Amino acid sequence: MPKRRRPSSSSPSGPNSQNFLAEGVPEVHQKLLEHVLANNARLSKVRIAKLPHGIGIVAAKQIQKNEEITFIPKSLLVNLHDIPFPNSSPIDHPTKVHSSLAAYIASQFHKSPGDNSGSGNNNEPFIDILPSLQSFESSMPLFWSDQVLANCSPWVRSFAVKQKGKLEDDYRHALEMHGKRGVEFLREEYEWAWAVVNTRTIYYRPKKWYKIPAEDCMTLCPFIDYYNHEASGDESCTVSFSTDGLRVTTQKSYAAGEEIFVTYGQYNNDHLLVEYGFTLPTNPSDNINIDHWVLPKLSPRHQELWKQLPYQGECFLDESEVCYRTMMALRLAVIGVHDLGGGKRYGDFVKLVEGEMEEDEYVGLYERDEGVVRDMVGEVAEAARKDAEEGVAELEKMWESAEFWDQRESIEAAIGRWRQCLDIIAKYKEKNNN
Ligand SMILES: C[S@@+](CC[C@H](N)C(=O)[O-])C[C@H]1O[C@@H](n2cnc3c(N)ncnc32)[C@H](O)[C@@H]1O
Repeated sequence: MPKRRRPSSSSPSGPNSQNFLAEGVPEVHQKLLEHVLANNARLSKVRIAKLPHGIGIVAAKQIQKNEEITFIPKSLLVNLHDIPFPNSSPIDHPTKVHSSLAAYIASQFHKSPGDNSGSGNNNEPFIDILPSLQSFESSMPLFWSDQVLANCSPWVRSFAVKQKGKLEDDYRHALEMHGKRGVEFLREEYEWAWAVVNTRTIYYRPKKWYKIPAEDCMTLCPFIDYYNHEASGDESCTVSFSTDGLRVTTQKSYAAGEEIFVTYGQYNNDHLLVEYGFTLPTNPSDNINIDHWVLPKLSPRHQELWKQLPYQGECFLDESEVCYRTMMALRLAVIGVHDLGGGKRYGDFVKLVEGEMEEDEYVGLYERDEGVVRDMVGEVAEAARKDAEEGVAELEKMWESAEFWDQRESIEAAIGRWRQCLDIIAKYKEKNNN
């Protein structure tokens, strides 16, 4: 059964929502504040603020380490257990949580679309504070045109294409599961809601969800979804859940006015761009996926063997080095086709893979091949650099062209990401003299 929520009106004796709003924040956020405060949320020493990168949370006064600064009770969470929606329980449909949650948000919006200005009277006040579809369209590669994506990095392009496919599947599922049962939403509303779920859900696994796969354990959480991301997980606030709700706790002290962050995970900027529609100017976890330039160095036979090795996953280059997986792929690539599958040369490689030979010993034995591997790493970095330069040049031409004026924001974001990649490659090359 859906939880009963108290109507959103501020109580004269309760906390004053104005205290939790910094100057210049649009009024629509006050309604959300009133709603959460009227429903037993605890907010301590925090304010919603308008920041250069959107809405976020700042310290209203000095805050100490290990303080609870936000608690949102379970009754305010928006997830498939608690919404008044037919056939939506993740227990019944464990793999389609994203799809059904998006259908719910879209249907709520559909009841009273408005313009996200707070004029809507749908029954989820948090819907009115959500970013517009237009802001998702310019920031999330999933919505970028094929021409822009064609000039993005191969990883961004392929991940965005995968997301388009998932959105399509989820939309079909939502129509089948909910649309046919009278739940109403338009395609455009569904796309917006899908992006909302993608960028704002939080991991949530209460006891009764024990059968649900971890990747499907998600909830929307009014107010906590105002917190922006920072990379340094050790210092950013923790978000924890219990049977009674979700809470945010500090891990360091804050001065008044300072922005308070949580961390969405240790992601590189490609991942942040595709999943959340932004990149960090400084990101210690940043690197470039270089599969596109590494894997063609392996012949079809090498690739067959590569797939059997315990190095599945992706190859990366950061400011200092390429990952061990890249080294192993290229070490395999330099073994002649005739030596593959048996004999001492391949046997030693397998020993290295299985940890029966130290890397130093292997490098000593196959010094000449290691030289070739190093050259190949240099070629990979150079090929990535050239593609990045070409991508930037093409995108800059598009930016100038009247044909793409309505896509300038996405073009700028794509150029920005390529420039970060060029910076990483330049630093890598300088450190490694290649
Ligand atoms: C959970 S919401 C955070 C609140 C959001 N800023 C807002 O205006 O409602 C996640 C979204 O905030 C933005 N965001 C989060 N962290 C950011 C950061 N460090 N820099 C820029 N944008 C960020 C991205 O658009 C992301 O998809």
